[in-house]
Amino acid sequence: MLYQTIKQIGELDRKAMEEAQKRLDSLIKPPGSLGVLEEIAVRLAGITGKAKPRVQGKSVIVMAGDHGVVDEGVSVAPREVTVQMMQAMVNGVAGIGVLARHAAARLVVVDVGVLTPVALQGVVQRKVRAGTGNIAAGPAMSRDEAVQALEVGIEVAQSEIDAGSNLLATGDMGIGNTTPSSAILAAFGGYTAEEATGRGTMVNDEVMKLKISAIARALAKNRPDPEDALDVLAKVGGLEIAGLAGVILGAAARRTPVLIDGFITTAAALVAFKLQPKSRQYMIASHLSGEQGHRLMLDLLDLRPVIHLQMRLGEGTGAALTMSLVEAATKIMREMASFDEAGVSDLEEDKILK
Ligand SMILES: Cc1cc2ncn([C@H]3O[C@H](COP(=O)(O)O)[C@@H](O)[C@H]3O)c2cc1C
Ligand SMILES: O=C(O)c1cccnc1
Repeated sequence: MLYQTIKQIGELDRKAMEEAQKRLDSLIKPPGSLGVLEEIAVRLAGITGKAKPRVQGKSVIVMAGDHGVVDEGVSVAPREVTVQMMQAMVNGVAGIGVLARHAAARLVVVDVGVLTPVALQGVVQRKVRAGTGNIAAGPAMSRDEAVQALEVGIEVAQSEIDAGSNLLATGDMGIGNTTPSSAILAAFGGYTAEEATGRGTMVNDEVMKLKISAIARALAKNRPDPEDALDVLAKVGGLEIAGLAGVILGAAARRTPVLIDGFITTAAALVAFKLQPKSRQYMIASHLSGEQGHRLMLDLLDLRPVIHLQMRLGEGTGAALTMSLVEAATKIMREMASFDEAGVSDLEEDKILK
């Protein structure tokens, strides 16, 4: 199913993009004056194949998993916070609970690999295994488990699309997950552990040293092959990161735009990109996280973040906030009038900067 999905991902629809650009240039405004909103509108046309797409339904998909590497003391939070935060999410009181509601988006919280066996009401149960192995000492998971977690993401994304959502946002929950995300960045980008590591939940200098050491050992011990995305994911990744890469591939295969959030979801985006380079075109980078290394990831993907709010929470919060901007871009296309339609005098072509 994974390979079939990867094969389904096609190129953007250039004709629809040209049509959208032409329409944008005819609207009552100086050329290009809506900036990044115009870029989003053109890309949405390419993704959907429609010059004037309409956002019909929005879903934020949060993938949750636990991490064996927390044993190395890499986070400020104890590991039980993962499941406690999932409860807060379904109760609507976590950051993403508030911002998904603000965006009028459905919030889907998926257990793809948390440690605790308890079933939380309102959480989608798709556990592949109860937490990863400690990457500083061995692989996070088997290749087969990585594929299973990717397929969970594909299925959840596509069931949201089948239920009427045509704009998806990615979110993560998993104490310790900035550590595997940094390891993924180091593996794909050829960075050292120091260059790829940030402070996550704001760890102090002492913990930062432990974190860098754990990442350096994870790379030395596992020797992930950057030419083999599944190898990197299985050896130094995480179950929620795999699930999120699946969400992105599942969206791309169904020609649906997918918003990338912060450091962890962008690590997943790197995996999706390495599995299928064409998937990149379906991603919208929502924001630039305060986490060191996020820009390096976005550079590897050649994606430009829409908003800069110095957020570094994860959970899909930046992606959820950007949903309304994507929706605004579609409204510009559908509701703004052209010079002709509004009876506004044409611009003087010979005076426009070319
Ligand atoms: C209360 C709380 C709520 C969160 N919501 C998201 N994260 C974020 O922080 C974690 C990653 O940081 P690290 O690698 O340093 O553990 C992830 O769970 C991420 O979603 C949270 C972290 C905490 C403590
Ligand atoms: O950028 C993020 O998503 C992030 C950064 C730090 C901790 N948790 C999430």
